[in-house]
Amino acid sequence: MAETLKVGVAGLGTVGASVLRLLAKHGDQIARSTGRSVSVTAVSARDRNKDRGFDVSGFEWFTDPVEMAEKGDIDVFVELIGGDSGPAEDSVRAALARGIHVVTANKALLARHGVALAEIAEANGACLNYEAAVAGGIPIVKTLRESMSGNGISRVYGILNGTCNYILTRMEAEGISFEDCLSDAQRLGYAEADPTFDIEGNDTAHKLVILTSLAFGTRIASDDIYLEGITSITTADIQAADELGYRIKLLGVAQQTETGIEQRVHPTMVPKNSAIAQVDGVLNAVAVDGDFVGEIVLAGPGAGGDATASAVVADVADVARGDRTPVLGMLAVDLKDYQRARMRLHEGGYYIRLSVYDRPGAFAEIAHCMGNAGISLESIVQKRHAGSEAPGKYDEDAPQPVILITYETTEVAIKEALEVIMSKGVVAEKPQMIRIENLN
Ligand SMILES: NC(=O)C1=CN([C@@H]2O[C@H](COP(=O)(O)OP(=O)(O)OC[C@H]3O[C@@H](n4cnc5c(N)ncnc54)[C@H](O)[C@@H]3O)[C@@H](O)[C@H]2O)C=CC1
Ligand SMILES: N[C@@H](CC=O)C(=O)O
Ligand code: NA
Repeated sequence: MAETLKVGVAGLGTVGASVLRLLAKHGDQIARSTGRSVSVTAVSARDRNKDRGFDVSGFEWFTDPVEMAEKGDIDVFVELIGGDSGPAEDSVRAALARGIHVVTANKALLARHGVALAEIAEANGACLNYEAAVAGGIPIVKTLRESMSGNGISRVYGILNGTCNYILTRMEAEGISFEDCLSDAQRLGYAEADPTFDIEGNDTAHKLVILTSLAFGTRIASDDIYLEGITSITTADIQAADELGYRIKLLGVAQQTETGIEQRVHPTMVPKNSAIAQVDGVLNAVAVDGDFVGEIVLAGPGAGGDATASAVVADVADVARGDRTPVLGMLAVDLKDYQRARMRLHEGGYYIRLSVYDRPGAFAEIAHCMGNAGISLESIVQKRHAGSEAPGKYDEDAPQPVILITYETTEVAIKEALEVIMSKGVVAEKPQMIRIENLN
C-alpha cells in the first residue's frame, strides 16, 4: 500500500469532531477503497484541555491553525473553523501556497475568495475540495464538477440551508415558534456560529454562488445576488400556503435567462406535490437541469456534524486516490465572467398578503391598482380574523387579511402595484410578498 496520507484537522467543533470519529470508525474501509491509509496526525483548536469526548493527546497539537498549515508534517489540511477571513482564510492560503491539499466545509470563505484560492491551488499543484460546503452530505459538488460535465446547464436550484428548512418544517407541522425552532437547530449543531447567516439567507447565498460557478462555468459572483431570508415568514403565511396547495421553502435559484443569469435566494411557495416540497427538516435538495440528462434531483441531510463529515472525508479520500479535478470544474483562467440578469425582470406568480381596512371600496381599489399594473389575479380571498365582526357588518378600524394570488407577471410590476396600494391608505401595514415557483 502507498504511503500514509497525513491529515491535519483545524477546528474541532461540530464537524471537526465528527470527522475524527468517522475516520476512526471507517479508516480501514477508506484505505481499501483508496489504496492508501489515511491518518489524522495533527489538529488545531483553541483549547487543548476541552472535553470533546475523544483523546487528542496522540495528535501533534497546534493552537494556531496557520502554524499547522505552514509547518505541520501533513499532506492534507482540513479547515473546519469557519468564517470568510481571519484564521480560516489565512491558514487555507498558507496550506495551498505550500502545495498542501486543502479540504474545507467553509462556504463563506469560498463564496468570497473561491476563485483566488483556486488560482493559488492551481499554481501550487494542490487540490481544493469542498463537497461539505454545499448542501452538507449531498454529493452535489462532485455531481456538477464531474458527473454533469457533458451537459449544458440551464438551471440549478434547491433547498440549501438545513436550519431554515428545519424551522419552516416545524413551524408548519407543529406550530412551534420561529425562535424555539431556531434554538433547537442551534442545539442540534445545524446553525452557523452566527445564525443570522442562516435565517437571513446569506448561507444559502454562499452555497448558491458556488453552484452557479460550477453549473455555468462562471467566476463566483457573490455580490450579484438577490437575497431575502425567512424572518418575515409568519404562521399566517404558512397556513395560507397550505390552504392554497403550497409549502414555503427557502430556495436558492440560479437560472439562465435571455439577459443573463438570475441568482436569487428567497422564501418560495412550491406546489405541495412537487419533489422539493417533500423535503423536510434538516434535509436539503438540489435540482439541476441538464440539456442531455434532463432534470436530476439529489436530496439528503444538509447539515449536522456526521452528515457533513461524510462529505469532508469523501474529499480527503479523493486526494488519497490522486483525483485532481480542477477546483471549479475547469481552470480558473477559463471561467467566464458572470453576467447578471436583473431581478426586476424576473417573471413568476406571486402570493400577496395584505392587511386591508374593512372599508367599502377597499377591495375594488386593490383590484384596480393590480389591473393598472397589468397584473391578473388568479384568486383573491378575504380571511376574517377570529372574533371580528360577523359578515354583513364591517369595522373600519380592524384590518382584515386578504390573500391575492397573481398569474405570471414581472417583479417590477408587482413592486410598483404594491407601492401604489400602500399610497392609497387601504392597507394597515407593508404587504407580504412571496414568489411562487411552479416546480414539478
Ligand atoms: N455544522 C454544520 O452542519 C455544517 C457546518 N459547515 C461548515 O463547517 C465549518 C465548521 O462548522 P461547525 O463545526 O459547525 O462550527 P463549530 O463552531 O462547531 O466549530 C468551529 C471550531 O473552530 C474552532 N476555532 C475557532 N477559531 C479557531 C482558531 N483560530 N483556531 C483553531 N480553531 C478555531 C472553534 O473553537 C470551534 O471548535 C464552518 O465553515 C461551517 O460553515 C458546513 C456544513 C454543515
Ligand atoms: N448552517 C448550515 C450548515 C450547513 O451548511 C445549514 O443549516 O445548512
Ligand atoms: Na455537499
